[in-house]
Amino acid sequence: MSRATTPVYSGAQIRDAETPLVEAGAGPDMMRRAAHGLASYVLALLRSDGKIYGARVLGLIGPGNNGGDGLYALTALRARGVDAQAVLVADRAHPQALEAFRAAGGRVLSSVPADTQVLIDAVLGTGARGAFTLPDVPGLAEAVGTSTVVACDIPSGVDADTGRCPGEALTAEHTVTFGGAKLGLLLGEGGLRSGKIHTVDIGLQEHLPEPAAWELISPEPTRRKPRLGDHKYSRGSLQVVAGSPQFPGAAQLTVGSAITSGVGMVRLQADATVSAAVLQGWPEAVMSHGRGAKAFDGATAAAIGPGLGKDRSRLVEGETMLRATVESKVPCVLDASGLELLRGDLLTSGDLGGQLILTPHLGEARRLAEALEDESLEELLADQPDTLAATRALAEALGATVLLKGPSTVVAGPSGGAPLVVRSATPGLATAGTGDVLTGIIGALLATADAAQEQDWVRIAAEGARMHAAAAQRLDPQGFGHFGASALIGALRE
Ligand SMILES: NC(=O)C1=CN([C@@H]2O[C@H](COP(=O)(O)OP(=O)(O)OC[C@H]3O[C@@H](n4cnc5c(N)ncnc54)[C@H](O)[C@@H]3O)[C@@H](O)[C@H]2O)[C@@H](O)CC1
Ligand SMILES: [K+]
Repeated sequence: MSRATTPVYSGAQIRDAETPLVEAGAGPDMMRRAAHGLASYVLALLRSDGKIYGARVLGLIGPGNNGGDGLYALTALRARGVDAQAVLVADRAHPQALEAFRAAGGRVLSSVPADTQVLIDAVLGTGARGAFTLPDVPGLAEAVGTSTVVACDIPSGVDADTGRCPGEALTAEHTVTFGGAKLGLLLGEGGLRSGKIHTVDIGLQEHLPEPAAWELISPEPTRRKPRLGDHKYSRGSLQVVAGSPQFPGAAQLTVGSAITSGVGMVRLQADATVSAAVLQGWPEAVMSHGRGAKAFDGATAAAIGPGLGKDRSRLVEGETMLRATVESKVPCVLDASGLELLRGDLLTSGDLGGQLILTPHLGEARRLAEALEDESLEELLADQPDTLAATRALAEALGATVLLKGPSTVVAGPSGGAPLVVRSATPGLATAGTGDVLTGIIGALLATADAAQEQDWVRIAAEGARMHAAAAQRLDPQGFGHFGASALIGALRE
């Protein structure tokens, strides 16, 4: 993968990489490195907060090695003058780590002091199994609200492989994770509970397998810059089939975001009232009058679906265009009502092609799983979904690239390459019309890309999701959520 991405592993992959090292006697060394990394991040937090000496840190310590990491980190913090104490939440704790902590003058308390500045969650790590119940420790609930919670490896209660939380869980502002980022820190509920993720090298690198996924963290170059001598046709042409009398705004948002994302020409296929409304805001858009597949001539990509609603003639037009793109393998992004077009042979062919990018949210993905009558996929998408496995399964079933939207967006191609994850948890994005903006961005990227292989489509779709989230972040860095989808278009330029 490129430098814009970082590897993400399942908890099981990290444990498997650790096992031979532990058997060879490297366990204590890895634990020391982990604890040192955790203590360093806590020190940096305390430093930015004012002072280290005498600062109040409390470690919630569980029965296994995660608790051991926590105790060694508290020991290291004590050596720097931090007032670091522990609460043991189980009837046992890592014996050597507890001894070291006590030898450094650390005390085991029975409650969480009210003036705790940093609370280290070292209850459960990758060894967690099944539902977790928050320990009944006096002062804990209050401290969770008033102190900075730092998770050791993974917030307790979060499943390291899926991000599912089968019971209760702690929520951290920071997670210091060891050996490599875990899927559970990015996906599902876990993605909402892990805060800022810091990865500590504990010497596992050369023992790790191919990662289960990659996180896209910075701009992924998917196309060349415009050159001197380019003209509108050489810079790509996007055909948009969007909008209906009921939802004219969807066409405006899709066309506007495509134009702003940079493409030679955006042509809209819509009826007269929708076209007139779009031209008011986007005079550079070209209105395409043909209705059949011929209207598509010259387009280098298509964006189909936003705002077609239940309008019969618009849906027929969308289907004609969708079939034309699938047959000619022209890249296409399909969203919103466009996803309803995947019925009959379009649903069951299993070979729509990686150049077709579907962008469902969870509800739309569930409807596709129902239409496919795929019970195992429905199970993956139910209640607390396993978004990584579900995206892969949906991509494979349809033979297309799937981008599953959510607080962490997952993109997978049809033939099983490693998926990309974009952490897009920005509350302001949860409003009407933001999906139409994403469709326009991806449409523009597709129209201008030099893509040749399946993984390229995955990268393009993920880059679209990253640009979308980055625009929201620029517009609303504090996460107040007081902006609409049109404002997002104005914030697209990086
Ligand atoms: N294997 C190694 O050598 C290393 C492990 N490291 C740390 O070790 C952690 C994994 O340690 P462990 O395998 O000991 O596992 P954990 O420390 O995550 O937890 C295991 C213990 O928790 C109990 N438990 C599991 N699920 C529970 C639940 N739902 N409710 C209540 N109790 C539950 C188990 O009975 C077991 O005693 C990693 O997350 C990491 O922090 C690091 O120190 C690096 C090196
Ligand atoms: K933990």
